[in-house]
Amino acid sequence: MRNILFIVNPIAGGGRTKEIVPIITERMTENNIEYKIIYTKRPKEAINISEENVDKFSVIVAVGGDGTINEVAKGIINKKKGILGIIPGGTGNDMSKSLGLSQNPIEALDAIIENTTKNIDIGIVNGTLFLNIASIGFDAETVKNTEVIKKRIKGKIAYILSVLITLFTYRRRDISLIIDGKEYQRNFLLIAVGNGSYYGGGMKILPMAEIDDGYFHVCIIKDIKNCMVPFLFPSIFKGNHLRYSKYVDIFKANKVIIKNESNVIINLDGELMNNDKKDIVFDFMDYKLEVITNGFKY
Ligand SMILES: Nc1ncnc2c1ncn2[C@@H]1O[C@H](COP(=O)(O)OP(=O)(O)OP(=O)(O)O)[C@@H](O)[C@H]1O
Repeated sequence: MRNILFIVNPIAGGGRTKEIVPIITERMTENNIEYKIIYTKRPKEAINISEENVDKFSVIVAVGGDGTINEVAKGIINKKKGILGIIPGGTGNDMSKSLGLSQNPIEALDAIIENTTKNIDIGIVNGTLFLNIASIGFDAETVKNTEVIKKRIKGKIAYILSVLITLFTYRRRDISLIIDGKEYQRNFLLIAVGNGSYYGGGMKILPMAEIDDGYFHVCIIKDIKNCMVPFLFPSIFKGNHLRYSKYVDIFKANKVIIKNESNVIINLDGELMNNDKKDIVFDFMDYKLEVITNGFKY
């Protein structure tokens, strides 16, 4: 019989996940589905909870944002077994947008009850897995600055301040990339490599990406002065930036190497990782992750 485990991050989305729990209880009872709810008590705990329960439940649902989804997915991927469900309850929810899931918790629950699944690609960057988008440059620096500012100032203002500081301090540099064996030189502002389309709280940086097509999609923002960034960025929210070909390059590839970028911060699905290797190598895992989708493009 089908049974479902809901792993709820109580602090995701500023606590809005707690409001989703009564909806889960009601819908599961109505549909006569066996279920259990576990709240996470600390960061990273969802990895173990998920790993320990893949044998006991048909579906493990992450109730939270991108951080919670990644942790639950890691548990499933570690065991190479199980199905991931998602009820978006975070702040940015980029992964669920990339999957085309409804942002409405009731509709997301309906999709879980219907149980239509997709096998999605799992990216690996220098040995660490990611599901959605990995990036370096201006955006990773902005995330880093936001984390520092957030210790003193809360809310959206921290993010706005961080963008402004990054605009004044960020220095573009030349870079060498190998994309499916062919070498390119670019003076770049940012490079995003991913399976999904959305990052940074709803920016459609890789509009052509398909989460299950077996390819990385790559966007390089290049040769642009920092003062022009505020004019280009609004177009990224709609995915219209591709029309500015003077500043934007797009590639589709199986393997990407960014050369000589040690000690660089990588933004991996919204979490920062410091690269201690010489190059940054993007690859795929052989295993694919089975995820519940609702077939409805966000
Ligand atoms: N009980 C807890 N107390 C503190 N932190 C927790 C707890 N449970 C989980 N976490 C951590 O909370 C972090 C943020 O969670 P998550 O990313 O899901 O929400 P969000 O930041 O609101 O959403 P998004 O990433 O989509 O913007 C995760 O890194 C997770 O490890």
